[in-house]
Amino acid sequence: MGACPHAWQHQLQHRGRMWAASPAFRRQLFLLRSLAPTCADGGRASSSSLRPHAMSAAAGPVYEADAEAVVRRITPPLDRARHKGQAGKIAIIGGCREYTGAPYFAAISALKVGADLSHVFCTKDAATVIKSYSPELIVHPILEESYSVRDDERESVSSSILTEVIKWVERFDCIVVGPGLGRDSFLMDCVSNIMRHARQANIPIVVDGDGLFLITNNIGLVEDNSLAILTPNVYEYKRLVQKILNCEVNEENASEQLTALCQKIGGVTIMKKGKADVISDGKKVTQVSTFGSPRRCGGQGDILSGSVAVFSSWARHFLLSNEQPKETSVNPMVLGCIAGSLLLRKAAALAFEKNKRSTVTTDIIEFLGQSLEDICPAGR
Ligand SMILES: NC(=O)C1=CN([C@@H]2O[C@H](COP(=O)(O)OP(=O)(O)OC[C@H]3O[C@@H](n4cnc5c(N)ncnc54)[C@H](OP(=O)(O)O)[C@@H]3O)[C@@H](O)[C@H]2O)[C@@H](O)CC1
Ligand SMILES: Nc1ncnc2c1ncn2[C@@H]1O[C@H](COP(=O)(O)OP(=O)(O)OP(=O)(O)O)[C@@H](O)[C@H]1O
Ligand SMILES: [Mg+2]
Repeated sequence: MGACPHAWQHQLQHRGRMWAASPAFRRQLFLLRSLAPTCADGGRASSSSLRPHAMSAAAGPVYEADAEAVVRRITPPLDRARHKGQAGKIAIIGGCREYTGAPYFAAISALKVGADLSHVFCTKDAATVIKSYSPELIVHPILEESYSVRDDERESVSSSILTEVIKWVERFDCIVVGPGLGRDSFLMDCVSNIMRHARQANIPIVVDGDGLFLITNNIGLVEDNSLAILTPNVYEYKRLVQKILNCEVNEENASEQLTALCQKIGGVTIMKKGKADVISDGKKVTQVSTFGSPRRCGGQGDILSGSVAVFSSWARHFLLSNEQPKETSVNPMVLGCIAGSLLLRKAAALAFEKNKRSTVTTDIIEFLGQSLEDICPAGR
């Protein structure tokens, strides 16, 4: 993607009348416009009235995405000819003795957004608990923490975990690594192997929560992987910046710093969560700042990671089936982040309207369906 979305549109227009007249061109142009900067009143900015949002006075331009248009465009129609699995097969790698809520939130959100199948790979301790939350989830109790493995068994247990996961990995459209994973050293080693395998198999990956702790200390796991999305919260972002850029977070230069972080890691897309969710793939910075809810209950980031996994898969399928000229290529990972962020925010707003101060994560999940329906009706 270039620095100015209007430049992409001009490039597209110069490709000649044949291409410009084709349906593929019109779909592509629509997507590019979805990413164009908008006026403060929500209208389309003309080149003379370009008013990009700024993170701060000194920061570079941050373009507000036309997130509703992105959601509408990448969400596949409910076609009667489609079979189970075509709308998405998602896996969450997470869930340990302490945390069972986070992987559940991510996995159930993937289903509620519209994926057909949602798997959870977790420790044995967590599996029964997660299964009892929902019969919709397919739960694999295969991970182990150090306390349950003797030192002399580590190698064999590690390789049998990998063998078990490999049976499944290539079937998934996207894997989310980290919600409720914990930070046990043996578990982290096993998950590193899983991530390496997923990468060899070209499976997109969303890294969140403790997955970010893992990659911050082993950046090679995601380096130069254009199919990787990192979704750090404020604290996780701080750790990444300190470790990778060797400095402190600089709010005065927030967008430049985010761009530099993406470039240093190479190829990845980062969505920095906060008051606005700010997204970059190292080329351009986009944000979603639609107001969600003033409640900051834990688990909203988990909803987001599951939703982003589904939307980025849909965006990939959409772009693959609508051939685009190389110079105008749109990053499906960025589109997935934009769509996931908007949907979470809309659902959080509806849940807060109903539940006010008692709003919790499960209330927000209940509104994912209505939020998507409001933007993109199932019968369209
Ligand atoms: N129901 C469940 O099962 C849920 C489980 N979850 C799972 O928990 C695991 C750990 O995730 P995490 O986010 O708590 O870990 P991490 O970022 O290391 O925070 C550690 C310390 O950092 C601080 N801190 C955090 N955020 C900050 C901020 N925005 N701004 C400033 N400071 C901030 C904060 O310090 P404090 O405020 O307590 O002093 C905190 O002590 C992970 O697997 C995740 O998926 C969650 O998904 C929730 C629902
Ligand atoms: N200050 C804020 N104002 C408005 N919305 C926010 C704010 N901070 C976060 N959010 C929203 O909450 C979502 C989750 O971000 P958050 O920083 O809570 O993630 P997290 O800490 O990883 O959550 P989790 O508790 O699931 O681990 C973001 O996508 C964003 O939409
Ligand atoms: Mg989190």
